[in-house]
Amino acid sequence: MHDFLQQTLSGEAPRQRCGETPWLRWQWHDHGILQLDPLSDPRQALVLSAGIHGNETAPVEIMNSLIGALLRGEMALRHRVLAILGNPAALRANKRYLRHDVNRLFGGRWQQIDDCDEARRALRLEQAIEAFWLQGCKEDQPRWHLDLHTAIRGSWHTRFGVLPLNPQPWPDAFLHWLAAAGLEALVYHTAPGGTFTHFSCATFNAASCTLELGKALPFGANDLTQFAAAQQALTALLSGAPLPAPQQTPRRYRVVQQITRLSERFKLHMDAETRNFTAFPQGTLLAEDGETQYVVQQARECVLFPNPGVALGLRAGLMLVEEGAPAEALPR
Ligand SMILES: O=C(O)CCC(=O)N[C@@H](CCC(=O)O)C(=O)O
Ligand SMILES: [Zn+2]
Repeated sequence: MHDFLQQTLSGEAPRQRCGETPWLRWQWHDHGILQLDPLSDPRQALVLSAGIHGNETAPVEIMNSLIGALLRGEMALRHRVLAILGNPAALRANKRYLRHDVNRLFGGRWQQIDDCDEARRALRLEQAIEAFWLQGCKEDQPRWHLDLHTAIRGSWHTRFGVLPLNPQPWPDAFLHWLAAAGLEALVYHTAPGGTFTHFSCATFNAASCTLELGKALPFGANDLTQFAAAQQALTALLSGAPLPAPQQTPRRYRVVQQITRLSERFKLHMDAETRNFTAFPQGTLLAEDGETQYVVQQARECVLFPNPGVALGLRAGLMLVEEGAPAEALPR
């Protein structure tokens, strides 16, 4: 296995489906699904995914660079790793998805749509992480899932994490790593969802986070120096090298309402340039969908992922409240 990304984009199975280097064993399970096991005793089991959305290429390039360094023996490996390129067909097309957003299909939601490649892919990824964690892990081994994304719009926080609803406290080591990866904010979901990280957290009690590392750009257009902090923290996590000290404590937001596009009448009252984390004062009319109106309820709510173009029934935006923010703070 020389180039995990090119192998995945080729759509061909590798001639050699498993192998060993002086440092690790690798096994190709399926297109975009590669397992690495250190020859020494692993300390934890990490699912590292990217390319769940095919137009979010910088995290894919970062992951491929790390996997290549591990396979060439340029970097030590101290954990079991399941590396996933989520939607190969969408990556080939440089599209977020082809027919259905894979990141809304997990937790069995793929059964609610027509049989299609993306429904089958969501099931295959569910099976892959189940096998990885249930068939190869000791019970006490920490399970982490880092799902690497980039965002469609600009953000007042360039790098941030989105944490799924989790009834358990987040491990301190996990939150510390997220801060060391340069995340400026953490967004806490308050309801279940069909995302990959919600599935891994709810089903396998993994410490899971969707990392939004910058802006979504095509292959070749990314300035990977913008992702240095995350790449350095991933290198430290994978190899055991010292983790850089966090430069800041991420600000914390929780989701207080979801804006859903219910019909063709949907209208989002924000322009195309509205950035993630833009704040709106109480009473602002955010969106309408026929008789349904979405209005700011709290003193100040910030928008995340505003997108009037989503398919019917899907999330057209999230509204957040910052924890511990001065209520009288003026909207940005
Ligand atoms: O920029 C956007 O509109 C979406 C960026 C993106 O793909 N974000 C993830 C977040 C998943 C989560 O809520 O944890 C997504 O929308 O799937
Ligand atoms: Zn994404």
